Amino acid sequence: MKQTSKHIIKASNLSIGYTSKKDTLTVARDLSINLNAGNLVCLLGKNGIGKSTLLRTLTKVQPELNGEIFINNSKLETLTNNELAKTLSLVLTERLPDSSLTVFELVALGRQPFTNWIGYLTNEDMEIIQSAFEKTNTKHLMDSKCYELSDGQLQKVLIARALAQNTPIIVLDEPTAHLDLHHTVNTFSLLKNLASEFNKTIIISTHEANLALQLADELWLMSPSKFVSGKTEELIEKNELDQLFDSKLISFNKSLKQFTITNS
Ligand SMILES: Nc1ncnc2c1ncn2[C@@H]1O[C@H](COP(=O)(O)OP(=O)(O)OP(=O)(O)O)[C@@H](O)[C@H]1O
Repeated sequence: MKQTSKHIIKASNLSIGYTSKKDTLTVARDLSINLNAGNLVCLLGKNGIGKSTLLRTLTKVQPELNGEIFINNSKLETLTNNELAKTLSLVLTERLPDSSLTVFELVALGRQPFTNWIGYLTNEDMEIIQSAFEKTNTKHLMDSKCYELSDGQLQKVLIARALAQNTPIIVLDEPTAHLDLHHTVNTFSLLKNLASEFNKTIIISTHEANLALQLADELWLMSPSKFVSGKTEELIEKNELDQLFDSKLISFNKSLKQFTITNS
């Protein structure tokens, strides 16, 4: 099923959650998404609110409970695995199983949707892989074994693999979860640059709310009562950030455009 829309990701009346034989857990309902290409989106919300569930649903890792999702005007459920792998790449934070793959081999796996059945890499594949190493500044790690990498290095290498996959959409679930401040800012800047310079559509779930406020083009805010999305400035103007954490300890400071600790 095809739609004609300018939005690279579109969802309406979307409900997400989990079904078991016994019952259904609805994590969030009636979500509406209209995302333009080339934007860096940060998905914010407190622990357990449903960020991973939403990203897993948008990437077809799990089915939606209700509603429709369109990626590049095609209904998500009609896309084959190969079509999907050419459209979006997913970067998860879990450590790889103790893998003796080299970093080069891991990044080259990003070309899998495009290679033939023996996985032969063409000159074009090699150029795309080289460019992925250059953009992420990870060339020096090429010959290392994946198990030798620090969390920060692994995160960059996983972004390189997503770039080797060369998809218009990259989805990252908490990409900076284990990183220090320097590497967190570095990763956000890299993703921002990929969106603005290479027109990638990048969606990140994160707890780095203050960084997201500074760098994201668009925010998706999940709270128990609602889901809102929009340009960062517009959401600030509409006071949408006030309800995000429902906490007496932190509040949103509109003039600073940052969350601050509440004075007791
Ligand atoms: N496989 C699963 N089966 C059933 N319920 C699940 C499953 N995975 C997550 N949940 C539940 O869904 C809800 C949303 O979880 P989710 O992991 O999406 O939250 P999150 O916003 O990503 O949290 P965090 O910021 O802590 O990573 C939680 O109540 C969680 O317990």
